[in-house]
Amino acid sequence: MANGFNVAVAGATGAVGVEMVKTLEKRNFPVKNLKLLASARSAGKTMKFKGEDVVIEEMTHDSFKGVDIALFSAGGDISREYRPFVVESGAVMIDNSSAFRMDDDVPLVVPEVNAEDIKLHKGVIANPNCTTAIMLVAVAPLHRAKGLRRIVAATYQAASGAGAKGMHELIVQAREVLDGKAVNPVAFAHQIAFNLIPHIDAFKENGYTKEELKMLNESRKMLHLPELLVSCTCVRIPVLRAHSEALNLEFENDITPEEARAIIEAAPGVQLVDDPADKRYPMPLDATEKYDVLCGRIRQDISRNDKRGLDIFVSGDQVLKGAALNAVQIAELL
Ligand SMILES: NC(=O)C1=CN([C@@H]2O[C@H](COP(=O)(O)OP(=O)(O)OC[C@H]3O[C@@H](n4cnc5c(N)ncnc54)[C@H](OP(=O)(O)O)[C@@H]3O)[C@@H](O)[C@H]2O)C=CC1
Ligand SMILES: N[C@@H](CC(=O)OP(=O)(O)O)C(=O)O
Repeated sequence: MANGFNVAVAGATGAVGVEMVKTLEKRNFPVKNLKLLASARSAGKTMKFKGEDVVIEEMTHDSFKGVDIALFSAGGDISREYRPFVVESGAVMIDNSSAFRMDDDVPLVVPEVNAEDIKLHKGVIANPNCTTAIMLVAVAPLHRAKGLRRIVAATYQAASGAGAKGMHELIVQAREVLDGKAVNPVAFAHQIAFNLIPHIDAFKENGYTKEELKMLNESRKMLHLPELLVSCTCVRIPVLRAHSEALNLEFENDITPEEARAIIEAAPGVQLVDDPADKRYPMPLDATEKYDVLCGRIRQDISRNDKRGLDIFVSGDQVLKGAALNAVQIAELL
């Protein structure tokens, strides 16, 4: 579009929405007009975009008239309610929630992994689960070179995965614990400060959580690998922002750590940080506010008698690459 796009951000005041607005600005996305939408609680407040105050509006079914691209980040129920109104208005909906990710008519996209799927959209494109997005930015180039068969993962997920309220709870609770006060967990099932919680999203009958099953199902869909094997344990840790993951990978073909490092170095969206002798490896503090996922601790899996197994460690800012940045990158490719 010659003069740029009319863009709406639904959930503009949230952990992801705020970063969407910043990312549109930082990447100089061609915005003709920006509409910031949130609940009635935020209506009338302002947010800065390119130095200007933009007034936040209460989102209604009529909010999308004249909008070209709607970046949605206000929760799955809201995405479900608004989808028909967005699509009817002619806007493309790029949705961060889990509402439509596994629908056959909705491409699920990380641009570095499966940008070609964007063109299949029928009005809605889904952004994957943040943990899955970070993993696949590093794993997809290895898969393209060597054929991925199986992933065994343990995650270390930041409080920001539970939104603005999750980050707030960690900060407040850390102070309460240090001051010897009683804590009152709300965003998390238990005290998160000075603790970790191996429970993210609801448990299913097989003992896995929904978060863990997203790693399986969403990876299969984006890599177009219906037989891919994935087992995962997702853990919430008292880090403010940026998720990390320990990944054990099995391939169809031999792969050495040297080959893997060369592949990662050449891949888009991922930065090799792998010099243990110099104490350089991915860490969430280093990944925070970075667009690239950090990948390191690359080593041959010594539990096998062949060279088809690797262990790697990744850290990525899940509010950015797992959500806001990914959505803006998709918009750039429309
Ligand atoms: N946090 C993360 O890392 C990731 C989040 N996501 C997904 O993104 C979505 C948002 O997450 P997050 O930013 O963390 O959540 P937050 O709780 O931080 O923000 C929620 C946003 O939704 C808005 N909202 C709530 N109710 C309404 C309503 N009735 N009408 C309009 N807007 C409303 C809020 O507005 P107000 O301030 O006015 O209440 C706020 O802007 C979720 O679906 C989440 O699963 C996906 C990947 C990663
Ligand atoms: N579940 C992620 C964040 C998230 O919102 O995921 P999803 O979009 O799949 O519900 C976390 O808590 O770290």
